[in-house]
Amino acid sequence: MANKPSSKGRKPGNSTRHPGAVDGVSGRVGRILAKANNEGTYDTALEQETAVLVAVPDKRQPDLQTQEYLDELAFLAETAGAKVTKRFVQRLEKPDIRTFVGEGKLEEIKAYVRHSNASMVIFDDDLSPSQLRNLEAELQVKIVDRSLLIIDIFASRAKSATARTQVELAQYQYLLPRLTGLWTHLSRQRGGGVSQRGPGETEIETDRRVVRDRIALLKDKLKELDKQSNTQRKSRAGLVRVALVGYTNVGKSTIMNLLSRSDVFAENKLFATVDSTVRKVVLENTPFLLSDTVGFIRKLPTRLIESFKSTLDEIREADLLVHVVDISHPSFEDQIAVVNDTLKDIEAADKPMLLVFNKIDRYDTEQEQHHGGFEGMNADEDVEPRPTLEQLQASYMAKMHDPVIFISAQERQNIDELRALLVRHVAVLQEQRYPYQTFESEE
Ligand SMILES: Nc1nc2c(ncn2[C@@H]2O[C@H](COP(=O)(O)OP(=O)(O)OP(=O)(O)O)[C@@H](O)[C@H]2O)c(=O)[nH]1
Ligand SMILES: [Mg+2]
Repeated sequence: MANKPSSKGRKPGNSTRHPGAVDGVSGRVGRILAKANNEGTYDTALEQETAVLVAVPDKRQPDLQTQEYLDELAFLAETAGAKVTKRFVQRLEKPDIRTFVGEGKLEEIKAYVRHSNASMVIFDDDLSPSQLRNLEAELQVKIVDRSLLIIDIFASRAKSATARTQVELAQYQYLLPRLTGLWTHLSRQRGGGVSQRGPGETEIETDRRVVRDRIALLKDKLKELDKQSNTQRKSRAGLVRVALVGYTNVGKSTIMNLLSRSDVFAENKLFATVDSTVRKVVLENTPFLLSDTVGFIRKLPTRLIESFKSTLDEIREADLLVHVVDISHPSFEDQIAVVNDTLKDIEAADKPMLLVFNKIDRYDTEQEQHHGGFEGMNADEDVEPRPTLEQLQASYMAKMHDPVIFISAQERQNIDELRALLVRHVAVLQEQRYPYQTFESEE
């Protein structure tokens, strides 16, 4: 992987304080969301811990795809600060209703966890509250599902008041249906034995009420913040708005920095950007607003999408989308589909779009290496040879409805063409939207 050691003053493992923790409940929130510390806040989760990954693909999913999905999960775990030591895969028609994996596989995982002292088990799907509870009882380590892992990364990245409030909302929404499991966990810790119902429905009800109140409060706060940013947006009226969208880690922030000469945090980790940034850019006397937005990912938790409404408004309100694709990624076509589906979900799919295939410098020369397979993987599975970049360009140019361009943001290849393409499209939109405006005074 091309690595950009760009820390920009950001220390790894900065501890994230829980914004506005609710006394009493917050400690318990902390337990399921991350490591609680003594102050009733909690540290960025999963730091320097070792993790075991578990995936339950259906029987039709090719091994190679399973491996790519696990690579992504491992990348997420590493981004959160955990070291992955083992991967377990079990093919099932559908996950076990009680423990997600079958009995035999669970025993295998249990043996490994004991033997290796792994500190958590990460599942590539979301677990139901009862699966979470059962797995925790069986494996006796922290159980993390995909949503929690992503929310956790967001929590460590969010900087602005809006992003932090959005993350907190997502955390509480994740927690609400899982309070029962949490309580059972606590009762076991107190030596009360594992009872199916936990320490008492009244206590759970009280906690649920506190969490619900907190959710309502956070929603109000977001509305208030939204009003403020609406006022801000009005002051930027009259300019065409362009949003960079795409899968996580494809190079959106790098392109933002190139085009706006700004200094947005970009690095080879998932979800480097959680806050959206808007910059006024002037290219060839054509001014427009460019925003860098949070990346999308496969199985992005719906709750997170809902909580991130204000951030996603930046995309919804754009006049033009610049969809950035990492062409060097083995699953880039899947990623395009995930982004298009997510755009549909947030009702932003029918906007004019430019497709920017980025990282052409890494295509061909540096094929994605798989970091680790899993037991039972079919190593001989046929892999189609990848087309050359020229073939790929020709076929995409022909088949896409939207204008397409191939660049390397890192190596500055085709950036002038990208600028020219943008200017052309922005000028047309400017004419449509604000026909009477001139920008002679723009530098
Ligand atoms: N080889 C290569 N690497 C690139 C290129 N463009 C960006 N990168 C690297 O890809 C990684 C991700 O870049 P970002 O700009 O942070 O990506 P992003 O889409 O903003 O990612 P998120 O904010 O996490 O969604 C960084 O390590 C960049 O240096 C490119 O053209 N070629
Ligand atoms: Mg970014």
